[in-house]
Amino acid sequence: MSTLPPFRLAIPKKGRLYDKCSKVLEGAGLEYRREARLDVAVCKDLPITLVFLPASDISNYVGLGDVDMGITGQDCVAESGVTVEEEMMLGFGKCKLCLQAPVEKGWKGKEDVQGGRICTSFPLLASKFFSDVDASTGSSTLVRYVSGSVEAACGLGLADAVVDLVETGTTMKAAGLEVIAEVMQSEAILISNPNSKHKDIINLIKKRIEGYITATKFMMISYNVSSASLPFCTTITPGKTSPTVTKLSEEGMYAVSALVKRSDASVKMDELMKAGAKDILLFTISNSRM
Ligand SMILES: Nc1ncnc2c1ncn2[C@@H]1O[C@H](COP(=O)(O)OP(=O)(O)OP(=O)(O)O)[C@@H](O)[C@H]1O
Ligand SMILES: O=P(O)(O)OC[C@H]1O[C@H](OP(=O)(O)OP(=O)(O)O)[C@H](O)[C@@H]1O
Repeated sequence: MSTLPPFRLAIPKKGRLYDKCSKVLEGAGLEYRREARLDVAVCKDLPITLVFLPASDISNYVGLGDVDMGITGQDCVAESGVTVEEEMMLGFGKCKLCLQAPVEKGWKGKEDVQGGRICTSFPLLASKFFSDVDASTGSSTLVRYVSGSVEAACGLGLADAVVDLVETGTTMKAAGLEVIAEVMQSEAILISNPNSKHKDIINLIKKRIEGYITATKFMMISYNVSSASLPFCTTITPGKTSPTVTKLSEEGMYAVSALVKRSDASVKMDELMKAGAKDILLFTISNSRM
């Protein structure tokens, strides 16, 4: 009888996605103890081995089947060029991969850079991005790989332009660069190997992470309200299916609880107070199954 290999889940070992991924694991109830300097940890209650890898390598491991599931950026998935199952967008790690050039050049698009030298940590995507203008001119744009501090390449004379990530734009501006074209948008994504034998664990992790992500988007609001104000207040907080309304022992008074979007919660509280609700409380939800 053959036994299945252990289920492996990869998350970035450092960098921009690390903290958020740790929170996702905690929110999904995947408890583990990681020894100092070790990049492998075993989950406490589930048959899952966690592996901590560079974000840029995760897609390759998942695509080739050495790892069953992983969290990384869409940019890394696209750059790896492998086929993975895209399970779920995670809503964090949002940024744009952009062609950037020194402000003083005044370049307006990739045609202005064509035939020049590009530095990037995304050589495959950068080369693809230039393939149409290269083909139309018959000359090639030189794409060179650098592993980090990409924004320094123009100032150091190594490149005419760079293809690098932009979130707030702070790094780019500090280096005297500006966006001249967008290559792709990216955010963190949960991926799996299409041929993994562990479909049951993949679905379990997906459900748990989905529950956690949904929970972080919503909050529970509760308040007390008179029968006169109840109808209007429940239009402010209609909930997901409907609000829970409970009669209080005080005559003509009701307690209401309902789900609200985290982004709307403060406005809803203001509106409820104006509409006559009292004892308005807001609660964080730690996980959910909707
Ligand atoms: N400024 C940013 N804002 C949001 N997401 C980002 C940002 N920079 C990177 N990311 C996302 O995080 C992924 C990993 O990037 P990061 O620079 O953290 O990787 P790293 O090179 O492994 O870490 P480090 O920079 O610490 O060496 C990127 O591929 C992208 O999806
Ligand atoms: O638009 P911003 O908010 O400034 O973010 C963009 C920067 O963030 C990332 O680098 P990171 O700081 O992770 O370091 P790295 O250059 O070593 O990859 C990315 O490579 C950019 O340089």
